[in-house]
Amino acid sequence: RLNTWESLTTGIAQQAKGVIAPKEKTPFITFVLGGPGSGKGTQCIKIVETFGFAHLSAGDLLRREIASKSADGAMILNTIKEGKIVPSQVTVKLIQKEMELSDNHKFLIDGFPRTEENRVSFEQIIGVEPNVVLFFDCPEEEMVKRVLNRNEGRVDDNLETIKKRLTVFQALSLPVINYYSEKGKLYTIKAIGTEDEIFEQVRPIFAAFEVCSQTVG
Ligand SMILES: Nc1ncnc2c1ncn2[C@@H]1O[C@H](COP(=O)(O)OP(=O)(O)O)[C@@H](O)[C@H]1O
Ligand SMILES: Nc1ccn([C@@H]2O[C@H](COP(=O)(O)OP(=O)(O)O)[C@@H](O)[C@H]2O)c(=O)n1
Ligand SMILES: [Mg+2]
Repeated sequence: RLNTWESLTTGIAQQAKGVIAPKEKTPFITFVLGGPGSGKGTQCIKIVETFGFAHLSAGDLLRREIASKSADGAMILNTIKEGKIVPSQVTVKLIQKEMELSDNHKFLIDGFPRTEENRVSFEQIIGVEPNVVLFFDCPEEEMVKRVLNRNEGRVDDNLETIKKRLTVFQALSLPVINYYSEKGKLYTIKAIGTEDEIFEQVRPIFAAFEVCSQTVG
């Protein structure tokens, strides 16, 4: 009888462990950086399809906060209209919640970190560093053209806000990109050409990591 009970409770414990288990796997984190309209979101969709990542877009999470009429919604809307950067703790909390809810361990964090403050805040709150940092390097005139044609009804897709976002990108985001370049984690993609041509630069980066994880087991 005791044995039966023991095996039963062990079974339950193992089942419970199975539910929690995905979180025990070390997360594999990719930051996806690049100016407005450089094609981050578009390429993330392809990476998800091919390599099975969870896609967390910082901009989408912030827009969802606005839509949900949360306490921070009005502040976030004003910040986005101005092309400025939302305080890091707000954005990191939203990313953290999504990571905890996900049963995936491979994350594409799109449009983050956009400032040194964003970067340090993630390190402090989440306590992990990215494995890979992708930089979609695109000429400004191409980015402006794409954003003005985006047609998603975004409040920041107008010439006035785009100019501000490009200034913020140069002043605040490029230092983050340089930081990861010095750390040897940066993969720069030439973000002109067709979506498929650009993905052919992205694919080998993740394919190499897939081979690595198979070797390690
Ligand atoms: N390689 C490409 N060539 C032309 N247009 C593109 C390309 N990749 C994306 N786009 C378009 O440009 C716009 C911006 O792309 P998006 O993926 O939203 O960029 P980001 O997330 O970096 O702002 C979208 O309308 C998208 O369909
Ligand atoms: N880490 C982030 C990401 C976005 N944002 C805000 O959200 C806006 C839109 O970000 P996004 O990533 O959706 O924009 P795209 O680069 O995709 O065009 C930014 O211009 C910022 O105002 C932010 O404050 N902090
Ligand atoms: Mg985007």
